[in-house]
Amino acid sequence: MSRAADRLKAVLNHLDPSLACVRASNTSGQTITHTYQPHNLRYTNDNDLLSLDQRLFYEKNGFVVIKNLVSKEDIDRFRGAFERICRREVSPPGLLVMRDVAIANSEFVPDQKAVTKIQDYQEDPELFRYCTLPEVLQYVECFVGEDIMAMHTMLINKPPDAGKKTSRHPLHQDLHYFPFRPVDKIVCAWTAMERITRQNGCLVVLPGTHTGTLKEHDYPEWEGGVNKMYHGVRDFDPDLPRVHLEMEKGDTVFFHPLLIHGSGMNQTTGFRKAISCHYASAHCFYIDVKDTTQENIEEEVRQIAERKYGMTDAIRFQDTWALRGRLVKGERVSL
Ligand SMILES: CC(C)CC(=O)SCCNC(=O)CCNC(=O)[C@H](O)C(C)(C)COP(=O)(O)OP(=O)(O)OC[C@H]1O[C@@H](n2cnc3c(N)ncnc32)[C@H](O)[C@@H]1OP(=O)(O)O
Ligand SMILES: Nc1ncnc2c1ncn2[C@@H]1O[C@H](COP(=O)(O)OP(=O)(O)OP(=O)(O)O)[C@@H](O)[C@H]1O
Ligand SMILES: O=C(O)CCC(=O)C(=O)O
Ligand SMILES: [Fe+2]
Ligand SMILES: [Mg+2]
Repeated sequence: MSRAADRLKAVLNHLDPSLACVRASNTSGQTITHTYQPHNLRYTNDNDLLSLDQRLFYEKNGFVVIKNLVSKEDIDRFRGAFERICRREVSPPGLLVMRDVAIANSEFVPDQKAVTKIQDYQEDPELFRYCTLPEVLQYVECFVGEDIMAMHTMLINKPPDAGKKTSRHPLHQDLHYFPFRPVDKIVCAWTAMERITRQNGCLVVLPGTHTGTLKEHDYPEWEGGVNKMYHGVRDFDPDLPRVHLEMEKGDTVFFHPLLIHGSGMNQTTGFRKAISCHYASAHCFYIDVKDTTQENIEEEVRQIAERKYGMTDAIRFQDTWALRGRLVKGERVSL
């Protein structure tokens, strides 16, 4: 048994003797170890990396920030790869480029800087290196286990707000977008590519909301406009405590797909950059979202796929995920 598990056992023994690990010798002297499954640690696995405090923090809050996890050199390489995409020197298959709605709908001819977000960079080897970094994957394993799929990839380049607050990202749960389960075997890694503060629109989280259920999402009623597919939780409790996650270049937050989060307006003149990947256990399975609150996002994805790729009804919501998902560790099972 690992050191972290021993400490954990000690703590839990103290709290509740019924949760003790059973490790004993039988009459022939063989050691019998019963799998240790503390009932009140639901969201994290023990792999000797997260400290007990970090595990308990994630269990309670639904996120954990690891300082200085990704090197400055790697981040500079991701920045270079992003700039090459913006300059159209490379065009990875499947990549989706989104411009801010305030710019897309104006007469202004957008230059490369108008890119708000790129999604699905799995075919760009340089950017996809992010999803395979061992320092990131070892943490991912603490949440989803050994067989790991990179399911959704993004680089977010939050622009200076054009004056209509369209650079905001409404409060939402990422699970709204995902037709796979179980929910606890999905985690997002989000790395700051520079210093990110309240001023340039850091992540805002509602701690503990990961213990709730998936809520209904829709476009918020914002006067200045809302970016395509930026759905927000329809009724969230405005009195719930909010935590602003200010982060340094290379700091990485891991968070649960039910955690309610968003990001504020970028009030600076610079583009605020972060790179992220949603990972899931390769043992997850697809679900049919028909007759669930996720039907509205499924329909939007269908319309975009139809317009962009001429896709028909033959291609299901879950197929769009199976095509983009990439194995990054272990064995590809059911996703
Ligand atoms: C967990 C994770 C998934 C959470 C999230 O990331 S939530 C946000 C996800 N957002 C998305 O996936 C949006 C993906 N973006 C896209 O598919 C594209 O960028 C589009 C919005 C369809 C625009 O495609 P594009 O090829 O640039 O097409 P066009 O420039 O010809 O514009 C076509 C029509 O779309 C409009 N448009 C462009 N950008 C945006 C925008 N940011 N927000 C809202 N509407 C927009 C544009 O005005 C045009 O409208 P019409 O002239 O057809 O009425
Ligand atoms: N009506 C709303 N519906 C959904 N999300 C919202 C709504 N209003 C604000 N948000 C989101 O809530 C989050 C927190 O907003 P809040 O105003 O607390 O902080 P901020 O704007 O990020 O920072 P600051 O208050 O320092 O300007 C942001 O992600 C914002 O996009
Ligand atoms: O980087 C951000 O502003 C947050 C983006 C986000 O939460 C998302 O795209 O799901
Ligand atoms: Fe999100
Ligand atoms: Mg605000």
